[in-house]
Amino acid sequence: MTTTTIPKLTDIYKTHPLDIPTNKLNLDSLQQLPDTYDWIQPDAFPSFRDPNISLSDSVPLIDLSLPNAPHLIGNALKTWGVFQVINHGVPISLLNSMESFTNTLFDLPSPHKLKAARTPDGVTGYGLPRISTFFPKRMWSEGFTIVGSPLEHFQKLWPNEYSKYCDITEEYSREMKSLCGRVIWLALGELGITREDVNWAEANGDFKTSNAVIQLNSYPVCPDPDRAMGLGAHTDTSLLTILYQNNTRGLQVLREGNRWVMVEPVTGALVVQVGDLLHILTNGLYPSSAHQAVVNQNRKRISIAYFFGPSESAEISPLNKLVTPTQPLLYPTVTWTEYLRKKAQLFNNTLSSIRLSAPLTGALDINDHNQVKV
Ligand SMILES: C=C1C[C@]23C[C@H]1CC[C@H]2[C@@]12CCC[C@@](C)(C(=O)O1)[C@H]2[C@@H]3C(=O)O
Ligand SMILES: O=C(O)CCC(=O)C(=O)O
Ligand SMILES: [Fe+2]
Repeated sequence: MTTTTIPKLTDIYKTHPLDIPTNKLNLDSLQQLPDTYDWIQPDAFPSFRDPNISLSDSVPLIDLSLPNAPHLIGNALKTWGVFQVINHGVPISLLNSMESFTNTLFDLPSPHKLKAARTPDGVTGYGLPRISTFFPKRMWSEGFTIVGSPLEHFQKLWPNEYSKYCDITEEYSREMKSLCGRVIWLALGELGITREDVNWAEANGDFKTSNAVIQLNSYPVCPDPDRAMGLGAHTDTSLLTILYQNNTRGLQVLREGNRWVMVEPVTGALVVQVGDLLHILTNGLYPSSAHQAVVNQNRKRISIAYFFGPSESAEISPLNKLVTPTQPLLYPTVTWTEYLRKKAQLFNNTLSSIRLSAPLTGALDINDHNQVKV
């Protein structure tokens, strides 16, 4: 008998340890932009300080309490891969607590934050963005990643108050998971998909064994925001990402591969973003769109990303109903961990590297624009 062990999400970087020197992380003290932060935008993307940055286009804002919300979600995901949502049911007080907790964390003195530093082969903890290694220059941000329980790391940061912060994080995860479930079923419903079509989603479609990652991002004020980048262009690896941003602009999404559109902060709204796994699941119908975060001179910015994905054993492949003679099978079967490992090596080329056939002309496949020229 052979036993295969399914790799845990928490072990994804054991095979690709990543040592990013977190000890140089004290952006608050810099009066001038060091050359190491003078951003070079990859050729595959439009300039990050595009003077023509779209003013006419804006990311759809959807009121989840309206009867036509499902239809609007379907349209937004087909054309943008992203939308903002209000009346989502997540208590505003919880969003506020999470925001102030995130500020408390990043406001700690640098040496103190480093007590909870992410280890090179670990996922949870404080550090530079994981994607830093794919860019020649540094990004103007710091982050804190949470997979599973943050208890151990929070104890190091707040020996007396850790349980309060664990509770907030736990409640936030619960609310986000439930919102993800709701949005995913509405979005799939618009494509004619029912719960019975998705075998790994559990009997009643409640995603009981799903996984999630919380990423707290902090973008300190920057002396030269026109030359620096907060978080370089990427797509998320999740099924769905729900992002909370404070009242400071910064998030931009790539529209039709040729322009960046700012996701204007709306009080109480959440940004919903298609990840690569939903792109695969829908056979490319809902594209995962590239996005980046720029910084500014007067206000610090924080964002909180909740990456929702399936259990480690779930095998994700394009849904049968979405594979037709006119819509050939675009992707093979993958698990989240397999895909994450590939992404840790191929980054923005991962999706196109596993693609089985050329996308149909006219179909929006954002990853064509993500191709890093070699
Ligand atoms: C399960 C995840 C999801 C990860 C990787 C791993 C842990 C941290 C997540 C992020 C957070 C920052 C952006 C991103 C693009 C990154 O570099 O690390 C995300 C990424 C992904 O969506 O791939
Ligand atoms: O800060 C933002 O608005 C973007 C964050 C993001 O894209 C991420 O964490 O994956
Ligand atoms: Fe992202």
